[in-house]
Amino acid sequence: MPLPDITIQLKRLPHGAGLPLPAYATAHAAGMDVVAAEDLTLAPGQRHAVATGFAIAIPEGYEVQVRPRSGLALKHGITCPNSPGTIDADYRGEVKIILANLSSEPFPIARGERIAQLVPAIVQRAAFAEVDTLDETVRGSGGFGSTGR
Ligand SMILES: O=c1ccn([C@H]2C[C@H](O)[C@@H](COP(=O)(O)OP(=O)(O)OP(=O)(O)O)O2)c(=O)[nH]1
Ligand SMILES: [Mg+2]
Repeated sequence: MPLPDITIQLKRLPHGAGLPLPAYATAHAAGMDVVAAEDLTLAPGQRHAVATGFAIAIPEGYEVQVRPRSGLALKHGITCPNSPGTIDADYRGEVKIILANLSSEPFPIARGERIAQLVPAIVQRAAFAEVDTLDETVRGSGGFGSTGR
């Protein structure tokens, strides 16, 4: 059974007037598609923090992850270089979508176009307990391909 929806307060900013709110495109979509609040063209290799026109207050104990859209990534090389982006529960600034153009063609983005998706997630916080020795394991310090390709 799915967990019940959490409620995320959303404040529309002046330049977000008239834009659709982030929304699920299908019945069981994991991500809410979010649209650009500005027109721009991303040159090859360029990065830009794209305005969304809103700020949010996420309930304590949750975050919102910003993930790329696979169609934009596959067809146009448009991705989020910080993926998954992290929106903290205590952030009150404008949500921005960091996009990078990995292709060799300029990519125009129109205000209102869906550019990424937002996925709310439960946050597990932790504290470190500093110790002198760690327990031994079969893996030990092997990593970074130690088990082969
Ligand atoms: O794709 C993103 C990633 C982050 N943020 C905002 C919300 C987040 O809460 C804040 C800080 O993000 P992060 O912790 O990833 O960046 P930082 O470089 O560590 O900045 P800070 O020192 O402000 O935490 O920036 C966005 O709007 N979009
Ligand atoms: Mg940070």
